[in-house]
Amino acid sequence: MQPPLRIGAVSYLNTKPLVHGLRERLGHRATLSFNLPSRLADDLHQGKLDVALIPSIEYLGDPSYQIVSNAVIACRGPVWSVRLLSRVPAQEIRRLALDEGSRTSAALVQVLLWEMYQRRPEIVPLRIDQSPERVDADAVLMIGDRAMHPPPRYYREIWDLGDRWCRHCELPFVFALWIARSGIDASEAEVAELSQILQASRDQGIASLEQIAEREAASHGLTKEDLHRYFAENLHYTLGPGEKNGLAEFDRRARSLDLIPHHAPPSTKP
Ligand SMILES: C=C(O[C@@H]1C=C(C(=O)O)C=C[C@H]1O)C(=O)O
Repeated sequence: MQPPLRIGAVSYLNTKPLVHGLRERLGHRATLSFNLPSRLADDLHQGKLDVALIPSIEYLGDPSYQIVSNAVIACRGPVWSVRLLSRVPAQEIRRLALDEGSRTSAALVQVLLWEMYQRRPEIVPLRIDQSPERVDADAVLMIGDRAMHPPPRYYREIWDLGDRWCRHCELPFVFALWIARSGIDASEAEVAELSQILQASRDQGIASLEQIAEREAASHGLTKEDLHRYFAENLHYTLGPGEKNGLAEFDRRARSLDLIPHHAPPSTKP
C-alpha cells in the first residue's frame, strides 16, 4: 500500500474555510498538518510535504509546481490581515521589517513601495515571536492573525496591502494556492480526486462561515460578526479569471524587481 500523502495548510484563521471537514474527507488517503506559510513553502520544496497551501510567489518561482485546486486565498479589496505599519511617511521608509511567516506579502509590499515611491528599503526580519514594537525598523509588514488586531502604538501610516494592490492595479490579489510538488507518489487520478476534495471542503466551508466564525472568534479575541465579515467580505476563495490576471500581473512586477525566489533544486527529495 502506498504511504499517505502529506498535506500542509496555513495555520491562520484565513484558512479555516478551506479546511472545513478536510481531515474527514481525506480519511486514510493523506495526513494534514498546519504551519506558517513560509515554513510550508520550505517543507514542500524540501520534499517534507507533498501538497501544501503555499505563498503564491513560491509557486511563481518553481515551474515544476502544479496548482491542484481552484481553492485559494485571495482578495478583491481590503484583506484586513496583511498590513504595513509605518512610523514614518511611506515614502521615507529606509528600513523595513518583514513578517517571518510571509513570502508573498513580503514581495508585495516591496513592489508597492517601488512603484509608488521608487523606494527599495533595507530589509530586516520580524520574527514570529517578536512584537513590531521591538524591531529596529521604520516600518513593519505583518500578516495573519496577529495583523488583525489594532496595533498597540501610534503609526504614521497603516496600509492594508490587499486594498493597496487592488486600487493600484485594479485586479484581485492571490496570496496562497494549493500546490503539489513534482515527483509525488500519486497517480493523476489520485491528484484529481484530491482536487475534488479540496474544492468540496472549500465549498462546504463557504456554506458554513457563520458556524466557523462562531467557533473561532472568541479564542482569537474577535467578535463573531467581525470574523464573519473577514471570511465573507475581505477574503475570496476561488481562483477565477480575475485572480489569474492578478497573479500574472504580480509575477511580472515582482520579477522585474528580482523578488521571485530562485530555488536551487534540492539535493535529495525523500
Ligand atoms: C491574507 C493572508 O494571506 C497569506 C499571506 C501569505 C504571504 O504573505 O506569504 C501566505 C499565505 C496566506 O496565509 C494572511 O496571511 O493574512
